[in-house]
Amino acid sequence: MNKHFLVFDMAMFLLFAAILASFLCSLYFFHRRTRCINPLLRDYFILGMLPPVLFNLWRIHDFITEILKLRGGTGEFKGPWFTKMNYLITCDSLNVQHMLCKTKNLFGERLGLCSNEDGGCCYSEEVLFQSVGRSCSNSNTFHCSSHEERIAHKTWRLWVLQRTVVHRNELFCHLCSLNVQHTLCKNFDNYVKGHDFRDIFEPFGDGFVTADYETWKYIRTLLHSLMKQPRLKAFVDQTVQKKILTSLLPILDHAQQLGRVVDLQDVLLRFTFDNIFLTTVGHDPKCLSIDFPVVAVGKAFRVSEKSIFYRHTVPKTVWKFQRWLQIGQEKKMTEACRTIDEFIYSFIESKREELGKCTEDEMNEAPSDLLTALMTEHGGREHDDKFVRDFAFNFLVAGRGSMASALTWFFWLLIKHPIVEAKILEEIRDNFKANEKKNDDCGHGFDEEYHNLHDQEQYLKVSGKVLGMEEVKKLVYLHAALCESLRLFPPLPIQRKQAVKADTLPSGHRVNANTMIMLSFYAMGRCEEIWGKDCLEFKPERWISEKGEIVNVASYKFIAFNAGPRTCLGKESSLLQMKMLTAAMFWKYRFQVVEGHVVSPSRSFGLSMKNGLKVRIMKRELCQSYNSRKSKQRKKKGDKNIYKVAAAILRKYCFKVVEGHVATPTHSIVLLMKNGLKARIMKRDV
Ligand code: HEM
Repeated sequence: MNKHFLVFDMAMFLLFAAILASFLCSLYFFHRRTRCINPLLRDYFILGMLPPVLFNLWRIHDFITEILKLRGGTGEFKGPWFTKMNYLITCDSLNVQHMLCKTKNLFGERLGLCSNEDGGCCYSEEVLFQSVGRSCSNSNTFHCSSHEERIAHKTWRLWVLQRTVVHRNELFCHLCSLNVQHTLCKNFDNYVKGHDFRDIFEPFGDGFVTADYETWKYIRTLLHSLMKQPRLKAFVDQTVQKKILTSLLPILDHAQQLGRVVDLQDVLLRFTFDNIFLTTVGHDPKCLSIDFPVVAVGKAFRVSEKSIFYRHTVPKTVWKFQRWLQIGQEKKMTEACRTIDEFIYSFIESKREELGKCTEDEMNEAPSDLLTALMTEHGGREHDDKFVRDFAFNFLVAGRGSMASALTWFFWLLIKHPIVEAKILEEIRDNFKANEKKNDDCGHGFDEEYHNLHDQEQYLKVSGKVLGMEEVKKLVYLHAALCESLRLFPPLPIQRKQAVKADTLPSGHRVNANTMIMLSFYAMGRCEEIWGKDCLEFKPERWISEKGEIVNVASYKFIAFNAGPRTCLGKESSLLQMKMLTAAMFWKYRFQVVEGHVVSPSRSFGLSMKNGLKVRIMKRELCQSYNSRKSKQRKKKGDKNIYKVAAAILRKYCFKVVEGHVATPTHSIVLLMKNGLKARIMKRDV
């Protein structure tokens, strides 16, 4: 009898516990749902919004772009329960400007009152006041005293009501009090990398990637002064030219002669790796060699990047526990960091030794890599080894993957768009013509020299090795094509920020202190509001003004290099380097993606290609006819004749292109039609 009672009691207790647990779960579920005002996805029981993300992980950036478009550019993601994997995700350019820049023009621009400038400081109360018919003599505050101002207020209010999803009143109150300066400025300081970011990006130490506040300001100022040194710029220019000529072109030549399939992404990664190492520590790890060696430190960098991505996909407690036990990806991370540290510290030691023996004058003439420049600053005594290690590590990562990734996507787009490729070649050729003219003027007879060589590589060598940084500055169309590629495929597709204090974004979304925010740079590059209806098309022309100059797009819209005070410091240099590389490679070779090769983004923090970019390499046919002075003269005479002949033919005949005939351009320097132009000829009646 007692036993029966015990079983009954147990059953009742379990039933009660189950009811209580399900009640608490429902309560929590309900609470989560009510707190999530702008969900991006359906919030599942316990799993949160994770299931659809896992389902679409293979196309995660496109998936985020699609859902952000559906939700008006901003929304909340809630991870599984109690994992703290909650984010506000946005691709709204005004939100991005609000967070990244010391911005002032948030509202004015939407009202069409401000011009579209970069990085803050273009909001002008003056413009606002003038637009309502009163010129502004002072002031940051805005009182509703006159009729015109009340009209302006009304416009603001209308816009705010249209735009704001939540907290309308609060935002409107901000505007009503209109202490504009206070509300809209200095947001940059409110959105930091934060301690969670530093935890995940632990191998970066206290470098510029993870630093905030004063530490970041100090490193940024230091980096800025080092990177703008003419010595370093000249060193980078020479290093890239030499590396292209002595490693890259011979390796491509070798692969072309053997008819080998080459993974262009791998080649570019190796190139940028050697290049950034040379720039940073003055040593060439020779990753880009004919036998494609496995270089331990290169592998270690790849592993550490993979591990950082892994830390983004699991709750903090899980990877921390794994790290404590030293198992799985965390074990690999520890080993990789050890390899990298040994490598960097050995350089620091040998550099300190070398520099210790140098006199002041010799120090000034020492090779101009970044580490030497840093260590010779104030006699090099200011920074300890840990500081130099973090500095070097951050710089190596910042300059390595991003350029290789940008170039891989760019080359793939060029292969897919032969007309753009042909235009780039045409521009390079025109640039050579400019060289030719310059040489003619000096009386060097360079033109003749070229025609004796009959070989492009020789031509490149004679005309100043490969094109240098100064020369590629002239290539406007190539610049436009690169920007267009970076818009569609930003090497860093996501940026992470953490709010320090509560705030309201221009989109009206409320941000609490410590809210994690993801800025989707990838989605921003494909945003119709910024780029128009044809935002998914690869159109370099959108970057070129009627005057033939590059259109200046605000960096909080063209976001690949980040915006505001944390804008990429390597932007200008990396664009020039990429132009040098593209000019050298595409001038000499054409590339064909291997049949059946699938191009898709990898699951990593940077936007690389999952399967690489497998191509066959072919030598480009040389077209000389344009370059000779004689042919130029012939061409001038010919031009007049051509019009006469064309007019005579068209007067007599009309032409109809054969049905199904495909008109595609050739892969040669001159834009011809690959399949010719097949047409039926009819006599004109008149
Ligand atoms: C296509 C090439 C590149 C792209 C798309 C790119 C993009 C970016 C982005 C998005 C950031 C912001 C990162 C963050 O705050 O989390 C950044 C920062 C930075 N980049 Fe680049 N980068 C490129 C190449 C380079 C190169 C070659 C160098 C150096 C030689 C470089 C040096 C830096 C530095 C020093 C920062 C830190 C700025 C700061 O936090 O104050 N970048 N870059």
